[in-house]
Amino acid sequence: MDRTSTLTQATPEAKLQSRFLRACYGLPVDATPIWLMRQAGRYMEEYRALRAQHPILELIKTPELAAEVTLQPMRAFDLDAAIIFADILPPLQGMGLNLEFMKGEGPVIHNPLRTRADVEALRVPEPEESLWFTLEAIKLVRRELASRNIPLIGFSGAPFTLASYAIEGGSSKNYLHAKGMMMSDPATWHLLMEKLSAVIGQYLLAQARAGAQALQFFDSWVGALSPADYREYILPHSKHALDIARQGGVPIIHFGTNTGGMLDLLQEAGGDVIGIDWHQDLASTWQTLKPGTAVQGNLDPVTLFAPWPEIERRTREILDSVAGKPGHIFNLGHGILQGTPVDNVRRLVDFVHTYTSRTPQPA
Ligand SMILES: Cc1c2[nH]c(c1CCC(=O)O)Cc1[nH]c(c(CCC(=O)O)c1C)Cc1[nH]c(c(CCC(=O)O)c1C)Cc1[nH]c(c(C)c1CCC(=O)O)C2
Repeated sequence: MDRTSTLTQATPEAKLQSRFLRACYGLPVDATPIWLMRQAGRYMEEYRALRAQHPILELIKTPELAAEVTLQPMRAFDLDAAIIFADILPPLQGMGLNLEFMKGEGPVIHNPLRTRADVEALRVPEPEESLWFTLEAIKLVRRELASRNIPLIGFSGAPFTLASYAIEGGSSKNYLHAKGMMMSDPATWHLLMEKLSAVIGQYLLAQARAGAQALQFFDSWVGALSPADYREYILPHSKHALDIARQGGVPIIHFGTNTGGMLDLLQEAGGDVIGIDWHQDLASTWQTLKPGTAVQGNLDPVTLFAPWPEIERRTREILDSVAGKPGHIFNLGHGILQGTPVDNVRRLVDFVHTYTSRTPQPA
């Protein structure tokens, strides 16, 4: 039996009415679904207005505010999925790291992990204790979206991407400290990855249990590694987290950037949908994936700053390249950028729907 039919049988038909969930399972759709990574954020005036009153961690940790921010892009655009407003870094706080979002600098961790003792001291708390606010926000958003039949995506950072922040203490170009620990003290590295994968797996599972209808696993920076290093130092841990998350019974999107040389390994770790960035051609990359895998992507986010005819041309090129093949979720290749013209976002969302509903689907 092929994988799609197994999933279809395991999932009550009622849950599969939305375009987005149908596409996750590789089922035919009436039009290509679209959502945008970081669709709630500073490019929206509504978001900036709330952010002017609350620091980002306060928005994330107040369920009513997180729910409100999640819904802002859903009111403004005809998107096919919502993603819960949170960040990948709060799970590190519960483990004992001191996280702050600094103006102009991005995230900073004031006590980065550098030694075996640092890693040993990390806690592995239950998500209900350390991340209760996001689980509550998921319940609130589900209530709001129920009547519109729009699914809600939960998410987590993946072990490598979270380890990179925890060890570097913030964003990084070359990951000298993170790769340094991996190469020079593999036992400590693996201990850290075991703790992270347990926290991440339980968090994803808790989000599904709270009502998230799909989960995205953000391994944003894992493309910094060689395939051999991915296999040895990352794959077992990402797989462990995803195996726990899978018990939630919802589709999982596995996303990374610059992962063209190791998508087979990301797939081995897990995921029903593979996120593809713009460094690769979507259609030919899709052909290299296991049969039955859905794909998400892959417009370069900078495209949205171009004049509309150019946005349309590039969007059409992606859609034409995979036209008629069930299992494509349109998205950007990475998060939407600050300063993106809102009107272009609206036109993009509407164009993907109208253009693909005109494209004849094979029977
Ligand atoms: C690496 C990463 C982070 N966070 C995230 C990632 C992985 C995704 C990716 O690869 O883009 C994921 C994330 N962060 C945020 C979401 C919300 C949900 C959504 O709408 O997609 C999601 C899915 C909110 C946010 N998280 C952050 C913002 C902007 C901060 C603000 O409002 O001041 C938002 C809307 C802050 C953040 N959070 C992070 C950084 C590096 C920064 C600072 C950079 C910046 O300032 O743009 C870490």
